[in-house]
Amino acid sequence: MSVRVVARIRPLLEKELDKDVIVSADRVEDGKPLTIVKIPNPKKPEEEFSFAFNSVYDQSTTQEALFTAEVAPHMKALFQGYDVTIFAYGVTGTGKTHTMRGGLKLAERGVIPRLLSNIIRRGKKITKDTNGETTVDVALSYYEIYNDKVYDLLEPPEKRTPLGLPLREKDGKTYVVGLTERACEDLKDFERLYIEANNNRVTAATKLNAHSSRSHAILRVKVTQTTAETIRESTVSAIDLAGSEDNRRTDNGKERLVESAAINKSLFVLSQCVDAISRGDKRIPYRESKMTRILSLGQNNGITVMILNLAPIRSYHLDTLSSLNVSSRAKRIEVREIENEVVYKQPPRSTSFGLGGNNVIRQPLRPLANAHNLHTGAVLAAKAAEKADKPAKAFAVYIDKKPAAAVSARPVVSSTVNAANTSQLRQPLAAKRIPEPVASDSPVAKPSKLARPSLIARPSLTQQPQPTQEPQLTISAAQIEAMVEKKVAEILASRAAEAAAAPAPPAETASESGKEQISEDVKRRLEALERRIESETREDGRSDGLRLLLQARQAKEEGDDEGALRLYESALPYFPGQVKLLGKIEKLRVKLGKAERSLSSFESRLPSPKKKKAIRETDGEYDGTEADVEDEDHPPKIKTPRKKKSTRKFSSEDDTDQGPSSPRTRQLLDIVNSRDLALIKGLHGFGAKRAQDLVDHLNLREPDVSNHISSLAQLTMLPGMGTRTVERAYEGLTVSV
Ligand SMILES: Nc1ncnc2c1ncn2[C@@H]1O[C@H](COP(=O)(O)OP(=O)(O)OP(=O)(O)O)[C@@H](O)[C@H]1O
Repeated sequence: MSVRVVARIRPLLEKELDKDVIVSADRVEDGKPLTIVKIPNPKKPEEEFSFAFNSVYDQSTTQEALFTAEVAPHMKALFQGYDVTIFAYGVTGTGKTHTMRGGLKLAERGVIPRLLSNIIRRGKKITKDTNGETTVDVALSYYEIYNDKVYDLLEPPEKRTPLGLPLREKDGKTYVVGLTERACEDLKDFERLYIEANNNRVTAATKLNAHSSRSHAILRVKVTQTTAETIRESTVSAIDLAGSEDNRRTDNGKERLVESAAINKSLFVLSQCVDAISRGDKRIPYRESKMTRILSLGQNNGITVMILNLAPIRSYHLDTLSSLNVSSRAKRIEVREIENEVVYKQPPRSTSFGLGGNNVIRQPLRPLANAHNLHTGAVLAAKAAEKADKPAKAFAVYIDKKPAAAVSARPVVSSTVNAANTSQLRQPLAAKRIPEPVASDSPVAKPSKLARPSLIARPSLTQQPQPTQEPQLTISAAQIEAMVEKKVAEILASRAAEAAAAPAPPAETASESGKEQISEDVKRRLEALERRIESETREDGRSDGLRLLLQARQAKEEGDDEGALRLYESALPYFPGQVKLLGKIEKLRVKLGKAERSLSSFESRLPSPKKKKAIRETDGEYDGTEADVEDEDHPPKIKTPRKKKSTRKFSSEDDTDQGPSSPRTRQLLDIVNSRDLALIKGLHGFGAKRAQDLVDHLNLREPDVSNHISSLAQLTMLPGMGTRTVERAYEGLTVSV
């Protein structure tokens, strides 16, 4: 299905004036529902941009109307086993929290309390209608992502560890490891938990909005339907994203700057994911922030509703245009829904593809989850054709000044492209839904036409009347296996055909090809890494090892060296001979006075001078993250000529491994590591392009602490940097120190 993207324009607040209203909702023609958002061109106010959405809700829309139109229709699918994600996106102060959480009064309650109420009511009805044969359990998890770290909101803040909770991928889904789950039997339970959790949420006043929430908050509701023979699980996630904001306008202090950088970065990655998916890119950079990993836009297989919140007034003009632009592109995202399979309490017999050894039977999610990636060739071709007709535009919009026919042309073109992509590229797959036309006829979300529910035998039930509407067939495990194999073969064949049919890349200029080369290398590296992590999370032993490493690192952060040593040693059998790990154990033993061998004897055991050098060069943290997994087999390459060129210049004061760095060095590195374009652009000698290139490069690295730039020497080695540039930026900071 396509991600359903709707826009909601909030009403004016107390101090806002009618004369400042610049955003309005419109329809393609009289009698049609609102599907267009209009906003003037900031450079030519007489001209208006129009953005098309699946639906648009104007200032008068009530909380109930929004819920009934956009969320309630997906509740049936949730109970059929589909995962549902609803998230609010928009600038600070545009009404995301109001939409998701709402007020205390009944009429002001937002999507989340209404959702819970609906689920609990529906669950009770199912139990009643089946005379108690089906029980429905509802459990809540609630967590936030603050400064790119995940914290459990159902636990008191003092229980937080500095690194937060780790994420894992399993069966094509991202999980937060160690998240608390609380049973929720009725609305009272929910309200108690929700209020308690919201008190834990990190909020801080900023000049822009005194109640601005500085973290992304994710409520996950797990619905488990249990019969005598089966268990079916599905989840709905309701996400209130933190708002993006302009640091110059908010007069942010240092702490706020770090928060803003983390928020802006994750929202930037989100927009990059949206772009990559709508372009049909093979690589979606969703791993580059925790928020996008959790959101798994384009990776998850359920139903996604994106609510774009908009403020109607002029002071938000550019921010509004920017979020309109991202969201209207998100509409092109195509994902195939896959419902979560029922789990047999007693399987007919074991199958070779059962995962986890606990009788779980799931569809092979991975290939299907990436079904949208099959678009690449045709999407690019369609885009190229589109480009040939039109000059490039800053915004994917159409302008109202054009005659009526032209006004409606753009959305039609856009939906035709989608439909063409779908039909051309998805033929090998099972029946899919052609995306709705951009200007939908109905303001109400049609419950998407779901991929055919899979029909799985419930042996002891086959002779009984089925409680659900779907027919049930009897299929043996061998038949299921054969079907799965056939489907995978079809997908692989279609991918191969797609690759063969892909048009040859256009000729490049020398500099473009250099840049392409870099990004290709990075892409290859990331893809290899992703593959490894996926396979590793499947290897139970190995992921246990990684978990131990992570715990060890947390213990170390908390100053528990004894515990850290014990955990590192426990991890050693999973990574025998791992040089970096041995190094850590050795260092801790020395520190704790337990060393049988000194560090030098450890160094003498290093397999090669190259690895020896690698240990000194890395920041020494083997924390089980992707970077470390990669490092294990591929120790960092030492680029001798570059190193020589740069370290000499800055080695006296900035090498964090060898001694403390100067305040000026720290200031420069903080700015670089913030990945904040505005801050980096402000560095002496950094033009807009150099700053953008640097941010792009940094964003291609994992947002992990170990990937921070820790020295000026390291900074000089980044593409496009060089000693002279770093020197100028460094010197330019003199006055501010
Ligand atoms: N539809 C609405 N009806 C009435 N008031 C609204 C509506 N939407 C937003 N508001 C009001 O606007 C203000 C800002 O809204 P809100 O706090 O939800 O913004 P936000 O986007 O969540 O901001 P942040 O990103 O800082 O969390 C609040 O006072 C809220 O009550």
